[in-house]
Amino acid sequence: MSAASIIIHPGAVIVFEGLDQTGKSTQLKRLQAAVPANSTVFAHMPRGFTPFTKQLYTALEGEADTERPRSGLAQQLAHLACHAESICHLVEAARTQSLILDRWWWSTIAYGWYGGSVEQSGLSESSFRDLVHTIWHPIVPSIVFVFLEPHYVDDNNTHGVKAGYRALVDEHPDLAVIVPSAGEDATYALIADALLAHGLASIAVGA
Ligand SMILES: Cc1cn([C@H]2C[C@H](O)[C@@H](COP(=O)(O)O)O2)c(=O)[nH]c1=O
Repeated sequence: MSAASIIIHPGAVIVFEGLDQTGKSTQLKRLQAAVPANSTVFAHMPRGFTPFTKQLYTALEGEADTERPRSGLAQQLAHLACHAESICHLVEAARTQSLILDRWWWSTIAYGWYGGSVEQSGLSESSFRDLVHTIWHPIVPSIVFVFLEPHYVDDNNTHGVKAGYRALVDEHPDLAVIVPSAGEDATYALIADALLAHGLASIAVGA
């Protein structure tokens, strides 16, 4: 398929989720290059859209340990603050264009709950999930691509987080497409084929 060859249908909400260092960003860049400019909103959810959400991301990704929050609950609440701040923008994008999310609430549950740090704070799973659901319920995805095979070692990829993603996939078998370990081109072909097969995208005329 040549560059600028896919049209994502208006209203489609496509999510990329999974462990760190699994090739999500590479595939998102390829997809971005394949869709017409300004037809689809691409959102990296840890970063959001505004100076406030971008500052939150910078704070969470601080170079030194001392710059980052020590509390796992604080860390996830900061992520959720970014999500809450972004949700109107996401709803508008899904309503008027199409939307591709680089992470959404599965990251919060997988890293925060299944990673164990939120549970340590004493908050119950149901209260945490209620909060997450309250923020995210206006966004209904069409498909969630789940990347679970890291190419490099990353300390964030604990056993609990991976198990969490598997639990989320089991909870939502209708939405989740697990991306198998494969080369960059084969992975891109799998994603493009899944979008076409689910009726979420078409090949651009003349591509
Ligand atoms: C969106 C989100 C990301 N994360 C984690 C996943 C990654 O390890 C890290 C940064 O994400 P990134 O690799 O997409 O920049 O933040 C959470 O812990 N909770 C969340 O809600």
